[in-house]
Parts: sequence; structure tokens; C-alpha cells
Amino acid sequence: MKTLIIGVGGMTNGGKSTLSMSLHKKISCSCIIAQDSYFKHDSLVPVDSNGFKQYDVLDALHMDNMMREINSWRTDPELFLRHRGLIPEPSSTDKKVYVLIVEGFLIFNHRPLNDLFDKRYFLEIPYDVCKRRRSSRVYAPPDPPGYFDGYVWPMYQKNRHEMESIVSEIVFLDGLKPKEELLTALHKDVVQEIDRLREED
Ligand SMILES: Nc1ncnc2c1ncn2[C@@H]1O[C@H](COP(=O)(O)OP(=O)(O)O)[C@@H](O)[C@H]1O
Ligand SMILES: O=C(O)c1ccc[n+]([C@@H]2O[C@H](COP(=O)([O-])O)[C@@H](O)[C@H]2O)c1
Repeated sequence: MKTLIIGVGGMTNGGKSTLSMSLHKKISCSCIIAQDSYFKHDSLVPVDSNGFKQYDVLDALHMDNMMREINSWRTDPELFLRHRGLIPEPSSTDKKVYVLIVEGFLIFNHRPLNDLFDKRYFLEIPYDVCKRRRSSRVYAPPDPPGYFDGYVWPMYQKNRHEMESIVSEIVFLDGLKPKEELLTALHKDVVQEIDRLREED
């Protein structure tokens, strides 16, 4: 049995969830683990000196739970899929490749997780597009006034700087490109990886 772990990282509202979901639909034996699902309860997230809730740090996430979920997939991907109703399709080849898509805004900043990726992608968009897309999204809790400029953007810059000091092998994707174009490019890349694994030994 072969496995492939793909990291779809990127800026907030860069298009990670959209691209990951579309990729998952095109790749059999794949599933998604999303970092957004592991945010701590608001009561556990402290505020910074400006009064902004510190959501854009690894400490705001239950990374231990996320790693447990990923390790459960690594232990037995087929069982993992079955438990989630994602039963692998019968395939003409017995050389199945199980693909885990991990998506999130801080996936490459957590070293134990970063170490697991076979391929890393990072969706980036300019400041104004990021701010506009973010303003039409409602988080729980919603962004307070001034949150983007006062907290989210400076934290993105800090986290990105940290990421670049940890990781070297990242494929940067232009999140301004049409969704279909991004999907076609990523899908081609992933299929190439799957074929390479199938051909091994
Ligand atoms: N390639 C794209 N071009 C234009 N809009 C996009 C693109 N990808 C995503 N979006 C839009 O941007 C917003 C954020 O997308 P989403 O996938 O939720 O981002 P993320 O998971 O990175 O926060 C959504 O409204 C989505 O429809
Ligand atoms: O999902 C939540 O519980 C949540 C609560 C408050 C804030 N967030 C925001 O979620 C952002 C990361 O998710 P995303 O999908 O925008 O990449 C991050 O910038 C946080 O500020 C997310």
C-alpha cells in the first residue's frame, strides 16, 4: 500500500478549502484534514496587547488533536476512509495510492506536521484581495473592526517569515488564477506523483 500526503497551505482566504475540496473530488482514495476544524474554543484564546484575540498562532489550535487524526490516517488509511463513509472505489489496479490532503493556514509552521508532507503548496494573494475576501467571510467569532489590518495581516507576515525559515520545498500558487486553472495544475502534479509511486518497485 502506498500513501501520499499533500499540504495545501496559504494565506487566509487564499482559496485553500476550495482547491482542496475540488482536488479531493477528482482523486479516488483521498480525504481532507482541515486545520480550521481544530481551533480552540474562544474562551481559551487570549488577547494581545491591542485587545485582539490571538487566533493566528499555532497555540490557538489543538494541533495535538490534528496530529492524532493524521496519524490515525497514516496507521490505516483504508479504515480511516471507511469510518468516514469514504469507501475506496473498486479499482482495476491493486496498486492503490491513498492520498491525504492537509489544508490550513499554518500547516507548514508546525514542524512535526511539516515533516510529513510529500508535496507542499502555498496559495498566495495580494493584500487588497485578501482583505476583500476576508471581509465577506464570517468567522465564529466574527472579525472585530480593525482586525485585518491590526492583527491578521501583521500575523500573516510574521508566520510567513517563520515558514520560509523552516521550509524550502514549497510550490507557490497564484490564488488570483481561476479556480479551474489552479485545480488543473495541482491535479496534474498529484496524478504525476501517484503514477510515480505506482511505478516504484
Ligand atoms: N481562485 C479563486 N478565484 C477567485 N475567488 C476564489 C478562488 N478560490 C477561492 N475563492 C473565493 O475566496 C473565498 C475564500 O476561499 P476559501 O477556499 O474558503 O479560502 P481559504 O480556505 O484559503 O480561507 C471564497 O469566497 C472562495 O469562493
Ligand atoms: O474557525 C474559527 O474558529 C476561527 C475563529 C476566529 C478566527 N478564525 C480565523 O481563521 C483564519 C484561518 O482560516 P482561513 O480559512 O481563513 O485560512 C485565521 O486568520 C483566524 O483569524 C477562525
